[in-house]
Amino acid sequence: MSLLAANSHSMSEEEIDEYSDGTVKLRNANIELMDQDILYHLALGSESHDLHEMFGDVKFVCMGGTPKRMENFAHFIMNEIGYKLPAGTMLQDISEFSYRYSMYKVGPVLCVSHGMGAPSVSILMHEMIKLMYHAKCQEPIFIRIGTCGGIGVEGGTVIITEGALDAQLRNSQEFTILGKTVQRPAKLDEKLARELKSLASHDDPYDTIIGKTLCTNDFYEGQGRLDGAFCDFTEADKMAYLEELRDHGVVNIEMESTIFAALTHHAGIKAAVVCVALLNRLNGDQVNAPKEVMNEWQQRPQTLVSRYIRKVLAQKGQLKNMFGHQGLFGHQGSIKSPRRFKLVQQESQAHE
Ligand SMILES: O=P(O)(O)O[C@@H]1C[C@H](O)[C@@H](CO)O1
Ligand SMILES: O=c1cc[nH]c(=O)[nH]1
Repeated sequence: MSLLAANSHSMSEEEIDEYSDGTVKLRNANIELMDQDILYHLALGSESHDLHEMFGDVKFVCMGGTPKRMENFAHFIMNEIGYKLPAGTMLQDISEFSYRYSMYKVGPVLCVSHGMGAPSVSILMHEMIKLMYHAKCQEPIFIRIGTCGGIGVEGGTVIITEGALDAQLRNSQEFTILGKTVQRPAKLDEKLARELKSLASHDDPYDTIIGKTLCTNDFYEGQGRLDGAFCDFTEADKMAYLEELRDHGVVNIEMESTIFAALTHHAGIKAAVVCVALLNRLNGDQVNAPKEVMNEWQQRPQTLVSRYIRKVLAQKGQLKNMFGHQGLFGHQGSIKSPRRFKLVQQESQAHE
């Protein structure tokens, strides 16, 4: 039993640091005592799959709202790091049969969709953090690649979050646990944010900035939009609110940064949020840029994150070692239990 599991209480941040050997520690002694841990929303399990063999080499966990964005990112990063799939194989959605999230693995990079808003991200984060633990991943870095509304910044601007604020401008995420309210700090890694910023190029035909991000639980009323199904405030109220946000240093609004920051920080995992603005909210509420333009904009955070991943892999001398490889499995890869394997075969046949 690990030091952590031997403790009946939840570990403090200091204790986690003290025992840290680079692997992800769980602040939950129950998991170690369970026969198996089913990561239900990922369609994976600690007994049905060899999670260490499948995911032990993961160094970067990149997340974004939609399955398509993360599939695109998987193909993009594969090319960027020169990763070659085994002959005759193609990228597979590892979590396809959860029908919840999509997950693609490209060597040391996991690309996962998280859906919209805190509840969806929270469920995924619990299971991703446990996945890192079961797989014994060494110092994984989590990066959210998202979209947002800019405040005083034009559509297409890339924004790196330096502080994630909830709708009451607190740098924390509120949880309700056993009916009680708990606040956890929504801390991102400042050094990582600065490093990402340093990778913006003067040749990029767009700005990359760092600033505070407001995280809301809604896209419409919650973000002060006038174009929802309901609106009980005036345009002047809205503009005054956005100006107040700007005075606080807020440069963008999205819906996941505080939960993402709070749960990664609670797990002792370094994390960053990089979003592209789809519009300047000071000019309007509707997201109306042409599809091709928005697709190109959404590539921009991916390009920045790819520069970072390439840089880290190059520093480790691993950029050219991606060929041949271990570590890419479809949903059926490395399944340990024959029963689960049969189930997956049946599911696959049913969907052919
Ligand atoms: O990563 P995505 O593009 O999902 O981030 C933002 C915040 C909400 O999830 C969504 C609202 O359109 O976009
Ligand atoms: O305005 C926006 C655009 C994208 N995502 C958001 O949450 N808000």
